[in-house]
Amino acid sequence: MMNSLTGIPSVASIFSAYATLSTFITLFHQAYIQFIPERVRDYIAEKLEQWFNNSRASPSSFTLVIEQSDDTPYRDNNQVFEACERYLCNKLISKFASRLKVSRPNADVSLKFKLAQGEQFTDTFEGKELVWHYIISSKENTNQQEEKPHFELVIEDKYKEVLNSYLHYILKLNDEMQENAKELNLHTLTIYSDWHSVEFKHPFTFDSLAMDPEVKKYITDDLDHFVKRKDFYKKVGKAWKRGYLLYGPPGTGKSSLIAAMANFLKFDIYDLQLGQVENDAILRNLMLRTSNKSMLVVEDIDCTLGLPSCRENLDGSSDNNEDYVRVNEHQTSKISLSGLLNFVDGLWSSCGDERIIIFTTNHKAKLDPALLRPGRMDVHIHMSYLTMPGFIILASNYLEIALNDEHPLFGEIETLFQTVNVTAAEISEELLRADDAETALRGVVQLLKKKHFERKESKGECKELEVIYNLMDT
Ligand SMILES: Nc1ncnc2c1ncn2[C@@H]1O[C@H](COP(=O)(O)OP(=O)(O)OP(=O)(O)O)[C@@H](O)[C@H]1O
Repeated sequence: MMNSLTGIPSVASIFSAYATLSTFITLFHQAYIQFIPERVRDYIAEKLEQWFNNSRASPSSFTLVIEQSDDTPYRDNNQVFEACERYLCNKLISKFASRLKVSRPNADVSLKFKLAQGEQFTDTFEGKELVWHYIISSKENTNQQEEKPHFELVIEDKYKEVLNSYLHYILKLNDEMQENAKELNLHTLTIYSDWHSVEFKHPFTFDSLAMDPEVKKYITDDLDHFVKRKDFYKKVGKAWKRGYLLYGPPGTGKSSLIAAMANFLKFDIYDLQLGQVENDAILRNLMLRTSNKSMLVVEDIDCTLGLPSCRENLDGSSDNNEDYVRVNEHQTSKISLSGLLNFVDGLWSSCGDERIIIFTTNHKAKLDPALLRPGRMDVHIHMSYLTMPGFIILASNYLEIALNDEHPLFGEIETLFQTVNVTAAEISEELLRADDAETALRGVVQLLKKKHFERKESKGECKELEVIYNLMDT
């Protein structure tokens, strides 16, 4: 009813009109669902969506639709969509669009930025402008409302040939980002002869490794060369694998080098403790379940295959030192070295790609000649006692003495290095004892002097050790 004085409809008449309209809409919606077949409804929805989308793009533009999942019943994820999502997330942090969504999927991951629904972001590639839209359309699927997120990438029609290289550029960036973010795993054996994986977070890199810089460069170049030679290995008909033998006294950094190599290549490590493997059949099964881009490590190969060498010192004398006596009778493996090597060279390496196998030993001279045969272990690396260049790396890592700084005690330390054999492990332990560089370096001098006199005494050159120690302390 109209107010006769003002000509404005009364509140009651507005409510009545609203009630009539909503009843009509409800009836219309029910009739639409009941009488119009689902396929026809989908067609109408699609046409309407196209009409709205066209209003986003001008007549002279071209639109590429990138859906989150494909239309197969399995709804496989579209990798292009995922790559674009990651690409935009990185771009959006530095170049904000007008409205963004932010989330953090888990505690370790940094913030993840996304375009909010309906928002747009303009990017430039090869001088051409490309506009991204993030849209969530919904579709009724077996009585459930299903959301279909997708990107629409709009570019001027005359530049559309740039889209191919733009998408390839995004996919390549995405591969690199995923490679960098890859988590490494350390796989060890369970008592049931199965692999158990934990995240490998060893911080060791080639920078932390006290080693002759030339040898370090040789190793990193060799690894780089290896991973780039897929086609070469295919061409010459060889399995894409590389074997390293690391040998040297305990505490010289063999395990540390393995960690540095894994971090450098971003390869998982499989730590194969042969002493725990019952027989060849189990070994083969375990090896076949290692993944590509991985390193298979067999430490102390001489000991785990039951050779007597592990019970002896490098000079041949017997020793009860824990470092040297690695196995007891129960741990001696029932696996033969030839069985292991034949499998490594044969079936295992032809079943996967980019495999590195590393054997370590404290006694190279006592290894089975089969292991040292040419072509078996491609690279032999001698991990030796610490030298002055290696010590400078340790001093820089532990005491933050710059690599080109000369501490007054370095001269004395260098002279002592020429008279004694000391491992990086021994020096690292000493450097950890004090917080300040001066005290730590004095500790190193003491340690080296002590070793020096002990060596002299063992040769019968020095009888009065205790007196000398007392003199050293003053
Ligand atoms: N070359 C090195 N550079 C830096 N640190 C080292 C080096 N060698 C040993 N260390 C330190 O000593 C510790 C023990 O060394 P590591 O286990 O790598 O020696 P190893 O040669 O594998 O000994 P083993 O033969 O007993 O297994 C390491 O955790 C590291 O802190």
